[in-house]
Amino acid sequence: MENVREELQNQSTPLYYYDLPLLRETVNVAKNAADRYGYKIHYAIKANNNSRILEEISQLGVGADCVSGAEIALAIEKGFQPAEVVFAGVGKTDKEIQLALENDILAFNVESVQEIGVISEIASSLGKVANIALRINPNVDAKTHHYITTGLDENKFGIMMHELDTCLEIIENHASLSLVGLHFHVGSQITDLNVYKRLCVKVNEWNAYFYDRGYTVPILNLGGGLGINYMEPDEESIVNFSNFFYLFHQFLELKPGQEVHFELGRSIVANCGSLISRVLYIKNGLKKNFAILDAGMTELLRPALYQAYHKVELLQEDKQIEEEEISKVRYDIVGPICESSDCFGKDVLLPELIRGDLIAIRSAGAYGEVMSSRYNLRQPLNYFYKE
Ligand SMILES: Cc1ncc(COP(=O)(O)O)c(C=O)c1O
Ligand SMILES: N[C@@H](CCCC[NH3+])C(=O)O
Repeated sequence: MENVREELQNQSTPLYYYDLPLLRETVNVAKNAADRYGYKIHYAIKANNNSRILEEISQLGVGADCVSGAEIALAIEKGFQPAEVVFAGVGKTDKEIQLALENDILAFNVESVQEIGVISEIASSLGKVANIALRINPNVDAKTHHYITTGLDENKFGIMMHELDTCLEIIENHASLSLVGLHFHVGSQITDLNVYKRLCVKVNEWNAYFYDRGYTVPILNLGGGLGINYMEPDEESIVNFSNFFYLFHQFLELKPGQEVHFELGRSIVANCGSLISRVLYIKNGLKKNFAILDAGMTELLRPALYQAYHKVELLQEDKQIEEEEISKVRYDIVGPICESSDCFGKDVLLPELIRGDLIAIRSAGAYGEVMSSRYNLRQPLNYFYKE
């Protein structure tokens, strides 16, 4: 966030700031690391569907992972190739399935036995063959926040193991279905790579299960979930994609001709975005000092919803001021929304703030803008793109 204070000074806040050079660099680093092993990345659009972001990413040689018909339509409009689009989600509607088939997407990541039947019916009515990947729930603990864990038996996602034989039976009996992949995703903001090691063990077992039954499934999709360093976004602005992909290279046992796909969201877009806000008021309470911002949980929901940490920084006027010369104060950083959970951080140590100061809430590029709302009839967001 160096040198941006000047540029942001006259902008209306709250605004989403996107560093497009950092985004491009992140995608290129990720893609080069994946290319080393011939792996393919699909960007998980749910993390950020801002048009500028999609236009940039779609030009850099990655596909798109979508979870709604609207995401599929937007991905294609913004330059992703339909043949590089995958479609996941436990509640795909008939209309969405039809749209996906009409666009000849790469694969449906199917999440229930019933869904397979519906896709088959719609595909045959359109005279199409639907490519499907079975999303298997591997029962691997992602060791992340329980709201963003997806791969446990108690989660709604994926097909349960005891239903796999039924799935295979349906696929064999329907010419409108083609089994192209196995899909796994265990959760998000995963920082312990051992979780992925355990996932590989399960994937190898399932891959062997299908192989032994005569199915050479061309695609293994390992999902996404790679976590970022929210504590120090400048020290690690791009996550270590090399280590991530190397782990799969070490532990995945591929069958001949199999491709490996990933669906990365957060690790691609989180650090290129910051929510920029102004201090409206400083309120010195009996026990607390409050810095009241013009941004709230309506612009960035993660702290209120998951107690998520985002680094809060003052965009300072004079970078030259020696650290020790600045008097620091602890503030609860809160927004204007009528909810007590509307808080970005408690007891955050910052240089003494005054009305009008610009604050950056960092690493807000993933699951920030997309989860914003109009609660309290908030006004549309503002944007600033570093080109
Ligand atoms: C099926 C699926 N794929 C990919 C992702 C992207 O995850 P992340 O943004 O953590 O990389 C998610 C979100 O958790 C998901 O549910
Ligand atoms: N929205 C979550 C991540 C969910 C990932 C999608 N399954 C977050 O902000 O961390």
